[in-house]
Amino acid sequence: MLAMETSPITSKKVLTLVFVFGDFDGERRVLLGMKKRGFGAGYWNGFGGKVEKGETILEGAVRELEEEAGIRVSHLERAGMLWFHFEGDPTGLEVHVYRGETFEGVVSETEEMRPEWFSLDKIPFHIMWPDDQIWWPVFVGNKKFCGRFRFAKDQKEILAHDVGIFESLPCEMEFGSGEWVGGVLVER
Ligand SMILES: COc1nc(N)nc2c1ncn2[C@H]1C[C@H](O)[C@@H](COP(=O)(O)OP(=O)(O)OP(=O)(O)O)O1
Repeated sequence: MLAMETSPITSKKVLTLVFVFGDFDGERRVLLGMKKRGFGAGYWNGFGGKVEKGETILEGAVRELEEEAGIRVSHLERAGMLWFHFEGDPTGLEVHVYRGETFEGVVSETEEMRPEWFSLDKIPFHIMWPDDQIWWPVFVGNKKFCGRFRFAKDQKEILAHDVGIFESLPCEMEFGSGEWVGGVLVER
């Protein structure tokens, strides 16, 4: 059993994270954004944020992508779920990860993000959240995944983590539990 919880989690925030992929003369690329302010500033990441009252998680994902990158997707595929816990912070993060392919509009820099297309063999993991390189290979392999990460207070060191491949989402899981509940765990 993985010791995922050493300081208690009493609430959670639900967030979205969207990665848009595209083909450029046969080269597969992904759109990342340099976060310019707030949580995760200075990191490249997908686009997303908090789900607002009255909207579904998918609606939140579509809205955040438009707000942060100026583009509108007609279809987003559910790709994974990530749980994050920072030592000493009672609020855990439940992040719903989506992938998109076709979009309308022009990719544009916004107040929050500076978007840029990256070739899949040049992902800047050294300037991304440290968890990304752990779940990314499963994600780009088109497998559905769930992962839990317990970070130190410095928000840099990963103290424990657990990533599984699932046949379906959502994978119901509690932050502190050692066992996955729901979904069908294929690999761990
Ligand atoms: C801790 O590890 C994380 N890794 C990755 N890859 N992404 C993460 C991690 N923790 C959070 N995120 C994602 C989830 C969201 O997409 C953003 C955070 O969103 P934010 O807090 O900026 O939400 P907004 O609603 O946009 O915030 P404002 O209040 O600034 O509008 O990072």
